[in-house]
Amino acid sequence: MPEQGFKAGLEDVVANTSEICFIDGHEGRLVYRGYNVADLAETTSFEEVVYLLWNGDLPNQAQLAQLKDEIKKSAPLAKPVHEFLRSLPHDTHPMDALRTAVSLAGIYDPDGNAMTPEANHRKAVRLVAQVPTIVAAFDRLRHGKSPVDPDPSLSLAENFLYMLHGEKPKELHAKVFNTALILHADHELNASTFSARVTAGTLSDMYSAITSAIGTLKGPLHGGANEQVMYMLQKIGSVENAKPWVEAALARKEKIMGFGHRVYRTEDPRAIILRRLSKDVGEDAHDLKWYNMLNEVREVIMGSKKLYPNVDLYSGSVYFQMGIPTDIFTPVFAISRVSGWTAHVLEQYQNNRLIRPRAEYTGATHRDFVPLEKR
Ligand SMILES: CC(=O)SCCNC(=O)CCNC(=O)[C@H](O)C(C)(C)COP(=O)(O)OP(=O)(O)OC[C@H]1O[C@@H](n2cnc3c(N)ncnc32)[C@H](O)[C@@H]1OP(=O)(O)O
Ligand SMILES: O=C([O-])CC(=O)C(=O)O
Repeated sequence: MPEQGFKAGLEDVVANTSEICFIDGHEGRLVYRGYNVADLAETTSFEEVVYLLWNGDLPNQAQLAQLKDEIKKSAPLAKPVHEFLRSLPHDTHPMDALRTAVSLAGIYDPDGNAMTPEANHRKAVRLVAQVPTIVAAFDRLRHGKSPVDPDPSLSLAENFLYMLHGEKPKELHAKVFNTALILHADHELNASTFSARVTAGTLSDMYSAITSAIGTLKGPLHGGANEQVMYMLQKIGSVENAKPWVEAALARKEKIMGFGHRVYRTEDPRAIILRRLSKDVGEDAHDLKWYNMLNEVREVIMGSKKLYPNVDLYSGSVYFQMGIPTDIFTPVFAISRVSGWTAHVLEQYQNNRLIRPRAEYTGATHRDFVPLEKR
C-alpha cells in the first residue's frame, strides 16, 4: 500500500519536478524560468515569453524573429477546422467549440502522431498560433460574421484582437492584452497543466494533452472563474450594491469567484498588475464602474473572509472594456495558457514516467456474493 496518506485535492503534494515555473505562495511571487513575471509583464512580448517557457532562456533577436515567423505561418486553420466551426450551433459555449476544434486540428496536423522533438516543437507552435484563430473565428461565425484572416504583420496579441473585431486594436489595448497574455502563460502544476501532463505521461500525443487541459481549464473553480466574475458584477450592478450583495452571498455560503487560491496565501501578483490594467482601460473608456465595483468587492471579501483576489478577478473587466465578449474570457485564458501547457508537455516527454497515483479505498472489503436470481 502507498506510504503517503491521502491529501484531499492533492493539496501541497509534490507530483513532479519542473524547471518552468516557480510560485512563492507566501510572498506572492511568480517566476518563469527564473524571471519574476512582474519584470516580464510590461517589457517583453508574449512571443518572447513563449520562447522562454519552451527553451529555458529569453530569445535573442534572430531567435525571436524565427519564432514569430513560425507562429505567423502556422496561424491559419486547416479547412476542415473552419468548416467544423461553421457547422456548430451558434449557442455552443466557445470553450466547448475550442476544446473540440483543437482536438480536430490534431487530426489535420501534418506531423500527425509523430513524437520526435522536432515534430513536437512544430505542434507546439501550431497550437499557440491556432488557438487565437479558432477563438476569434468561432466568435465571428456565431454572430453571423465572416472570419478575418490573420495578418502576418501583427503580433500574436494584436492579431487576436484584429481577427476578433475586424480592425486593428488601439495601441493601449494591444499593449494591455499582450501583458494579460504574459500574466496567464504558466502557473506551475495548476489543474489544467496537471491534466496535460497526466495525458502526456502516457506518451499520448500533444493535441490529446492540450484537449484534456482545455476541458480542465473550463471549470469555474479554475479558468472558468473569469467569466463568472463578470456575470457577478452584472448582477451586483452598482458600487453601492457591492457590499450588501457580497454579504448576502457569503451568508448563503456561496463562493465568490475570483477569490482564494490553493497556493497563494497573499494577493496573487498577477491580480495586482491586472488591477492596474483594469484602471488603465477604464480611464481610457471614461468608465471606472467595473474597476470600482471590483475594488469594493475586494474590500468586503478581504475584510470579512481574509481571502485575496486571484488572477481571475480583474482580467474580465479588462477584456470586457476591450470589447471581448464575456463567454470567451476562458478561451482567451487558453490563448495564453497553451504556451505553458505545451512547455510542460515538452518537459514531460523529456523525462517521462507514467503519472499514476493511488486512491485510499474507503469502500466495503469483504462482502458475501449473492447470485442474481437471489437478489
Ligand atoms: C486560474 C485559477 O484557477 S485561479 C482560481 C479561480 N477560481 C475561483 O476564483 C473560484 C473561487 N475560489 C475557490 O473556489 C477556491 O478558493 C479555489 C478553488 C481557488 C481553491 O480551493 P481550495 O484550495 O480547495 O480551498 P477551499 O475551497 O477548500 O477553501 C478553503 C476555505 O475558504 C473558503 N473559500 C475559498 N475560496 C472562497 C471564495 N472564493 N469565496 C468564499 N469562500 C471561499 C472555503 O469555503 C473554505 O472555507 P471553510 O474552510 O470554512 O470550508
Ligand atoms: O495555480 C492554480 O491552481 C490556478 C491558477 O492560478 C492558474 O492556473 O493560473
